[in-house]
Amino acid sequence: MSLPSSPAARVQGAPAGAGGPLLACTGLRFSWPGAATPTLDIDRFDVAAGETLFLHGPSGCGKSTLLTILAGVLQPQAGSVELLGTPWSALRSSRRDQRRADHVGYVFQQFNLLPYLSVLDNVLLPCRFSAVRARAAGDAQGEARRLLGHMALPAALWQREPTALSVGQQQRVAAARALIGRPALVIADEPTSALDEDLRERFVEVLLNACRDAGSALVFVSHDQRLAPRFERRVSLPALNRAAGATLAAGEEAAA
Ligand SMILES: Nc1ncnc2c1ncn2[C@@H]1O[C@H](COP(=O)(O)OP(=O)(O)OP(=O)(O)O)[C@@H](O)[C@H]1O
Repeated sequence: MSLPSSPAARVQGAPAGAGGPLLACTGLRFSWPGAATPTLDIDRFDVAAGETLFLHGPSGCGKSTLLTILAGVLQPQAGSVELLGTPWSALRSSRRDQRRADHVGYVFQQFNLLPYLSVLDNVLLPCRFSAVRARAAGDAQGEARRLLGHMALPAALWQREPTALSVGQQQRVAAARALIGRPALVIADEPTSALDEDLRERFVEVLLNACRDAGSALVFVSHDQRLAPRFERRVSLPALNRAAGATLAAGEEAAA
């Protein structure tokens, strides 16, 4: 048996011999109910396995809406979004929830940690909801401790409740929770907006390293352009999204 040829090959759930993108959006159209104009109108948007992508654009251009569609939470009115070769629209709601739990880690702006669980139990949550994540994690307790250590969270905090932690520490717990069980895709929606500049840089570095280590692709939304050079690819949503009235010529800024 040959060894995995790239970090991405270590991710759970990658189809055997897959040559296509991890995530493929085609002809995507989405309007919020009652809205006069569509929010998203995107011909094509792909994310490759294991790549790190910085998604930016002004407030209201549809970044969070797109992330929610990528994660299969919202369904577009037209077009297709495929994760690991399966369109979200082909699945019943309960199967979509399970597939999301199996393959997607989400880091929210407001962390969404459960206040009545310890730090460690928060990180372990995805393994409770997904046998795929639990299998990939192996020794889940050990993996949760390893990730918290990777995130530079002192062991003295692991049994505390999240509310006893600083904002920066809570954010790193949320990142460890998103990464446990090596999901194919990690989505981070403005995860640094509550952090000061120094913490922001450090958080992004740790998150990028952890994603590379796990082989997870990362789609990271932020207004802070100073973070952009750290990512392999940068995408301007207004340039991609005709509904945002984009006038920029190119949909993407070339990687450095
Ligand atoms: N739950 C909702 N119901 C109706 N309209 C919504 C909802 N969420 C967002 N919108 C609308 O969709 C558009 C895009 O919002 P979205 O939050 O996706 O933008 P964004 O680029 O993430 O903004 P920000 O950078 O401020 O977070 C906005 O016009 C917003 O008002």
